[in-house]
Amino acid sequence: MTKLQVAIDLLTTEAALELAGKVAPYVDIIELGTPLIKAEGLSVVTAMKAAFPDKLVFADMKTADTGALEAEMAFKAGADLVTVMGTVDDATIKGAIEAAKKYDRMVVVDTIGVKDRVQRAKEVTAFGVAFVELHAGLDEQALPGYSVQTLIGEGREAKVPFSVAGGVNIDTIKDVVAAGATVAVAGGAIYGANDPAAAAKALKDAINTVTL
Ligand SMILES: O=C([C@H](O)CO)[C@H](O)[C@H](O)COP(=O)(O)O
Repeated sequence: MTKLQVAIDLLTTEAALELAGKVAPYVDIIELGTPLIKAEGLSVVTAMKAAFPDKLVFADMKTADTGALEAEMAFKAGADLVTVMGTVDDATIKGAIEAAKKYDRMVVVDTIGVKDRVQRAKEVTAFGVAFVELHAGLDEQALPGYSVQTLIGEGREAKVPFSVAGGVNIDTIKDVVAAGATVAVAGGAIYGANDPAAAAKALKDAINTVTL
């Protein structure tokens, strides 16, 4: 069953905890977005794990260097999963994976900026990442002609465990699930909704209706 991950791109711990409180019954993974971690530091990870110990907490570190060090910092703070950029040297990704083994946690590779996402997804999966995030960031989503369907098609092609992030919403989440995604990520579709709990529930219900 595809997991639902809420990406919290808010800027304070207080707002993040409040949103998580509303949507936790419907999500499997709570992601602390990169801007949130930069604004609040890793204390937001600790606060979220303390408040929701039964949820997987995803620290979107977007690490580009010192993979082992940054992953260890996030794991010590309480993260279950951390991200490392797919564009960086293999040694950075492998360093984060070594830290994950030490703490019995997981590494996700983020493919923002990767030219050939399918090829890179296969390469990093062989290193031992939990899954590959096929991701168009908020800036790429704003470009004319952007479609999340490109990422969904790449997931089908890559045949490795993957998530899709990049404007997933109620109109597209079933396609993400049907493609075989391990995780569907939804940020704006949840935190930008008038009723985030209802939006998260609708996304979870949509996941549950897809029969593979
Ligand atoms: O990771 C993200 C982005 O780089 C800013 O941190 C988003 O959380 C990710 O794109 C998912 O959010 P939506 O695209 O709003 O669903």
